[in-house]
Amino acid sequence: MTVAIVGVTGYGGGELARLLARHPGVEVTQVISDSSAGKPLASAFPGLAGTKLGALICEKKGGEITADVVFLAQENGYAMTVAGALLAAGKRVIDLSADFRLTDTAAWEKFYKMPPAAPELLAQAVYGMPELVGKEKIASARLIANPGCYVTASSLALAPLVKHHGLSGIIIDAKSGVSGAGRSKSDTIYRYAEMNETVRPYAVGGGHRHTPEIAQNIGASVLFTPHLVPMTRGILATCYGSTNASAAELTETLKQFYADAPFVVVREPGDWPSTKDVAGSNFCHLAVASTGEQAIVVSVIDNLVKGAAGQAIHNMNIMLGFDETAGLEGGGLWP
Ligand SMILES: NC(=O)C1=CN([C@@H]2O[C@H](COP(=O)(O)OP(=O)(O)OC[C@H]3O[C@@H](n4cnc5c(N)ncnc54)[C@H](OP(=O)(O)O)[C@@H]3O)[C@@H](O)[C@H]2O)C=CC1
Ligand SMILES: CC(=O)N[C@@H](CCC(=O)OP(=O)(O)O)C(=O)O
Repeated sequence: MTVAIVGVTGYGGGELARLLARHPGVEVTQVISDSSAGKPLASAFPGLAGTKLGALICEKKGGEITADVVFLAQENGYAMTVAGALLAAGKRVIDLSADFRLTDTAAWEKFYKMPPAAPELLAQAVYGMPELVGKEKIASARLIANPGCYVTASSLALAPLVKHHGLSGIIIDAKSGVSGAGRSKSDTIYRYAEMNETVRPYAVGGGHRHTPEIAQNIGASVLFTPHLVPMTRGILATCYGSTNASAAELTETLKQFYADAPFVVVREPGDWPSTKDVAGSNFCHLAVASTGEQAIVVSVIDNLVKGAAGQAIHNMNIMLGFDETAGLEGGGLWP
């Protein structure tokens, strides 16, 4: 099986390249990038210098895509313009952007401020969170809407507790490393001098575009506040909600819910996860506390792996009938 990565020089595209280089069942044959067209991939990612993939020459967008599977790693609004032709040409398409994630087009227009994807594409898209959606649905998909990074951390923490304990009044306080903003951002807040040694909330008051996506996944409304923290990778979401279930009961619910999920680790109350525990890996770690009235769930992921490229490869593995963990085995970086 051959793979193309479109928009390969962004952080999401680069992480796809890094992980797919060691995948046993697929070969990356096309790396597509406007900003690096004609140059070897290693010119955008020095860490790939000396590798076969690093020597692959980037192609300009708009040419023929010969690969069987196409990962789209572009800004929102791009995938909806090219996915139809790729699907018509028989490709499997996995989109890292938000274009096909929301089923509610009014919510899309409100939060993304652009017209939604065509209805026939939205109808075909399968939301690619295997733990919540089920592997059967993903296995038969041709177009995958890969979830958002904050959304992945929050939904994995909350969906089982809403379903089995009626968790309500949910508040999510989440922190993200700066790679979550992407490589192309030029705003001054992402400069070292303005980002280092400070923590910044943003989209306070429920305005972040991941709010409706989390609500869609867990079946409950949420108040979500993201924060930018001075680290490269990682998301930590501390999620609060009302229930009188004990920490032991909530932990057991999570363990049962994720019994067959190879990338979710449920830790014991008190064994609090940190972002370093999952850096570079496709794992999500969860742990719960309870006051008897409120549950507190802490969830950590690497935004570029479980929050983007790793989850996309997990979806590809299920679509193509590979072992779910192919190319994603092993832990992350430590320290
Ligand atoms: N970053 C994250 O943690 C996550 C990202 N996503 C989604 O994945 C998609 C891609 O995101 P991400 O990779 O972070 O975005 P980036 O901003 O890193 O890259 C977006 C595009 O910009 C181009 N680009 C690369 N470097 C630069 C540069 N220095 N200046 C200007 N343009 C550049 C690339 O296109 P080209 O190669 O053609 O030049 C690339 O595809 C988005 O839809 C995003 O929402 C989803 C979950 C998490
Ligand atoms: C730290 C940071 O800025 N994070 C990004 C979210 C990550 C992302 O790219 O999510 P989508 O794929 O849904 O766009 C943000 O808050 O806009």
